Amino acid sequence: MIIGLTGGIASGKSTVSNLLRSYNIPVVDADLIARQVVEQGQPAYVKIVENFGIEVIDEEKNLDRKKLGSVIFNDSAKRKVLNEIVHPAVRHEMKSQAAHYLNDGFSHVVMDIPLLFESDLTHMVDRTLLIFVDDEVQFSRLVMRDQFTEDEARSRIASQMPLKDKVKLADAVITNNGSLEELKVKLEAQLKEWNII
Ligand SMILES: CC(C)(COP(=O)(O)OP(=O)(O)OC[C@H]1O[C@@H](n2cnc3c(N)ncnc32)[C@H](O)[C@@H]1O)[C@@H](O)C(=O)NCCC(=O)NCCS
Ligand SMILES: Nc1ncnc2c1ncn2[C@@H]1O[C@H](COP(=O)(O)OP(=O)(O)OP(=O)(O)O)[C@@H](O)[C@H]1O
Repeated sequence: MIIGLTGGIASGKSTVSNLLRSYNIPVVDADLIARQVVEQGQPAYVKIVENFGIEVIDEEKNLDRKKLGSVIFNDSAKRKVLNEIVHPAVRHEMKSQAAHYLNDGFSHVVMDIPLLFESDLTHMVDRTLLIFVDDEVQFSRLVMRDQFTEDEARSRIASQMPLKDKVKLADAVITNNGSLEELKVKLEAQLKEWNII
């Protein structure tokens, strides 16, 4: 079974992914793959430079993620262009990694996909688990983690489907407004309910 783990930016997906790995459940991470497919020499890297110009690369010719972020999180048309370049390669690699784990005998694989609902990727998974947080918790954890300005944090949050709308689409929801210990307890209960542990 493939479980699609999703949420909003800074809602706690990576934190949950780490807990899942501690149960020996493999996690395929869309953000990590999205970084790998835009490394120098990759086809997506070339297309990004063609579309966004040399302004979005640094002195070592690596992608300047902060600069590209400041472009795409403030412009939905440009975000769409970037998504159309990066997402096919990410999807392809995610399917391949999940298939490897299943081939190796794991009965469950988790795909951590921030844009699972926005990009209509639910066909790639059997069940969806949403990590939900209230708006103010999301905002303060995001600013604390990434040292964003208020505007930077708000534009990133606004570039995703509101978490309250994702609640209606998910098979299960874990609310992560409380402590890490509470999160762990809720996750364990959900995994037991799904007979995963
Ligand atoms: C714009 C980029 C270079 C900014 O890089 P940066 O290192 O600052 O952020 P990072 O990649 O760690 O993403 C952090 C979070 O931002 C959110 N996010 C990223 N890309 C997008 C997007 N296109 N639309 C909405 N939210 C996004 C996700 O919640 C993600 O977890 C990078 O996010 C990117 O290449 N995005 C396009 C690919 C993508 O959609 N990735 C998300 C999962 S496939
Ligand atoms: N229950 C919690 N209590 C306190 N801090 C938390 C809790 N859950 C997550 N955090 C913190 O909130 C921040 C965001 O969590 P995390 O990085 O797991 O989110 P994410 O959904 O993976 O974000 P992104 O979409 O940006 O990758 C991190 O700094 C994390 O340590």
